[in-house]
Amino acid sequence: MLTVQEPSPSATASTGECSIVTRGLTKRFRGGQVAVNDLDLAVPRGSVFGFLGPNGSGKTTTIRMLLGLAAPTSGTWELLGTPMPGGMGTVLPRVGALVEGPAFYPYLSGEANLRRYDAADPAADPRTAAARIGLALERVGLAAAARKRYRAYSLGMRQRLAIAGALLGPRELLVLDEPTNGLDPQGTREVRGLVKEIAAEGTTVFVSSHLLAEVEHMCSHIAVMRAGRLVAQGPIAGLRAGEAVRIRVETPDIAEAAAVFAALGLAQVRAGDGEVSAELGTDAPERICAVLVDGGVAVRGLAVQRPSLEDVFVGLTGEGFDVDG
Ligand SMILES: Nc1ncnc2c1ncn2[C@@H]1O[C@H](COP(=O)(O)OP(=O)(O)OP(=O)(O)O)[C@@H](O)[C@H]1O
Repeated sequence: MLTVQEPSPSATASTGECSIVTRGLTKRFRGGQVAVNDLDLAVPRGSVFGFLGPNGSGKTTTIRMLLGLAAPTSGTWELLGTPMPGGMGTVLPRVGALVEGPAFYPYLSGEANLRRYDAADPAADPRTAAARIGLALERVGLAAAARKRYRAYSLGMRQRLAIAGALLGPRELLVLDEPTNGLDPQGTREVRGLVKEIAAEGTTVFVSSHLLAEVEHMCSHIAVMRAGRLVAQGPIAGLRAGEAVRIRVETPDIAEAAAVFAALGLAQVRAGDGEVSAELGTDAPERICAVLVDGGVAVRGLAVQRPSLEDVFVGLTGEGFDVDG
């Protein structure tokens, strides 16, 4: 398992500065299947933490254990610095969660749906319900559409309402299980933007996804699961740092370009169909371009590529990120 240290002082974060910590968390189902295997997570306070893995890799099972919805077979965990499950009663009111989204009534407005949802929470004071609901709707950008019927909501609005349900009350930690699953691109953008806003207000967000690209755009940190085991965890920037930036030239003169790259001492030269790429190293791209042109290489295009999370994942596991598990 690859663990990346934070580059900043916050990196040396002790577990007391984490919103979620698990140690050896394991879930073996009755049939013998180990869905989560010896999981050590450390989710820094204030992070947007992407919990990534293909379908069936153990994300939902982990989230259900964290929230006390499923009992671990072994291991321990803490939420907001408090050992669980003993601290559930005091900690869970400070944690918002969206797991297998709430069922809303199509013929009721968003606001009326939230009222029903809020009323089902025995810990919620009915006298302050209106203020709580108003604030939650405002936070997810649905104040103007509060009186609209749920069935008239777009997919993105529906999911934002579900998140509003998780935000009824001040939350220090928000846990979202695949919040963009089944959304159209517009809805996905809305939810992504909302997650960033919630995080900017200081709430730690733990969000699971099977989509690498999505997490890349939303999260400061990630953990990658594969078949119940953690294969990597750390700040995204730190994970990326392990992968080299590459320079890629589009040209019909493949052999010549590859020879120039080799002569410049660039590592990992790869010649493909109409293009040659290599690790950029410390050379300036403009200098490499000048040497290519001087060497008679017809440069049709030149690009410097930062490694994507997909590259990092391939580098870590030696295989692609298969969303179908
Ligand atoms: N109640 C259960 N009994 C037996 N096996 C289960 C149960 N719940 C989940 N599993 C199995 O545990 C493994 C992990 O499932 P889990 O739902 O946690 O994965 P996931 O990463 O959340 O995937 P998805 O994105 O598809 O929900 C899967 O192989 C699943 O079939």
